[in-house]
Amino acid sequence: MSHPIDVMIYGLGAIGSFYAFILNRSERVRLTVVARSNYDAVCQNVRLSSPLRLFAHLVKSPDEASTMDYIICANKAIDQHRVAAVLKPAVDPDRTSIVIIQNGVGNEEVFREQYPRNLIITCVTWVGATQTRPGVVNHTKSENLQIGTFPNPRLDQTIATERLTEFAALLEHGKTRFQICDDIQQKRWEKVVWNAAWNSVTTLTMVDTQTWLHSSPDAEPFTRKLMFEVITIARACGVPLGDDLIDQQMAKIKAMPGIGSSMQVDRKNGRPMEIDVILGFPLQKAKEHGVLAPYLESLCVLLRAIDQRLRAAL
Ligand SMILES: NC(=O)C1=CN([C@@H]2O[C@H](COP(=O)(O)OP(=O)(O)OC[C@H]3O[C@@H](n4cnc5c(N)ncnc54)[C@H](OP(=O)(O)O)[C@@H]3O)[C@@H](O)[C@H]2O)C=CC1
Ligand SMILES: CC(C)(CO)C(=O)C(=O)O
Repeated sequence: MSHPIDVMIYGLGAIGSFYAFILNRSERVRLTVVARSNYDAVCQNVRLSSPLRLFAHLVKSPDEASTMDYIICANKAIDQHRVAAVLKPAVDPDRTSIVIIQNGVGNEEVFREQYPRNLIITCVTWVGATQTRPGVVNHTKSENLQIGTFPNPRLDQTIATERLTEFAALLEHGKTRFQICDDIQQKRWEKVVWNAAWNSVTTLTMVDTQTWLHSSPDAEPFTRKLMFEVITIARACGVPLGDDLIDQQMAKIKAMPGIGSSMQVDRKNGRPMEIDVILGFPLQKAKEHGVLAPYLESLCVLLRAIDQRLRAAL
């Protein structure tokens, strides 16, 4: 058999658990999972929609682990500087690839700063899942992952391609749907158009997407204007998103039953929300490029007030 591949999942919530099960299907993978608040529950057993067992080395912190071939960050992107620092004991500058499976844009920057020699594989997931109680994850809808590399001029391109291909082989073995994308930043921005709209409105209103769209004749035009602002910001950053993306995303959401969002789950659970990577980074780019984004700005200010209240109550 080929040599084992050491993979660590940081953030064993809904998405981390989902991909832990996928990677568990590969005999080559020696899996380590880092669990924090759900550590005790995961010690008993972690379950994904059905009672599957997860075979992994369970730790509370990366400093209990050895260095890894791949570290998958499936934590909430809310404290990225600290998370990047915490991973250090598991990072080998010449061997470890950091895989980011998170919503948002700009997520890679802190990892690039702290680990300038390592490959970053950046991913967009369309899996819908929720941790309903500690260690129990309900996979609710869709299964798709888009993956690509975050450019690193210090790293030999052949090595980058080899590692991306190896990681893709693990996903293939895990029988999950995925695509390798040369234009992964475009995919990240497309997803952030979606998240800036649906995560924000579902969290501010605490209703699902269908209820929101039917709430008044202004709801859909409002959402379209919001999406258009994010598209305009992406274009100012050199990411060529088309106007038709709005129609595509509207058609997609209308074809789905009403859904909430991962941000809405955070609000329900009284946990900090991913405002910076979903709204804050696009707004920062809007300011840098002189793009006006009043809808996005308003939602961001309102969400920050809720977020501050949630954090104060922790
Ligand atoms: N759930 C979904 O349907 C989707 C989620 N995503 C994205 O996937 C990523 C993971 O989300 P999801 O799995 O839903 O989140 P969950 O809340 O289910 O799990 C988050 C995990 O990250 C850990 N975590 C949270 N905050 C921090 C922090 N500041 N530092 C270190 N670890 C932290 C949590 O540990 P602890 O419990 O100890 O706090 C938990 O293990 C997010 O970027 C999200 O936007 C993308 C598409 C769909
Ligand atoms: C599951 C999905 C796609 C729903 O919009 C999502 O990205 C989220 O909830 O953050």
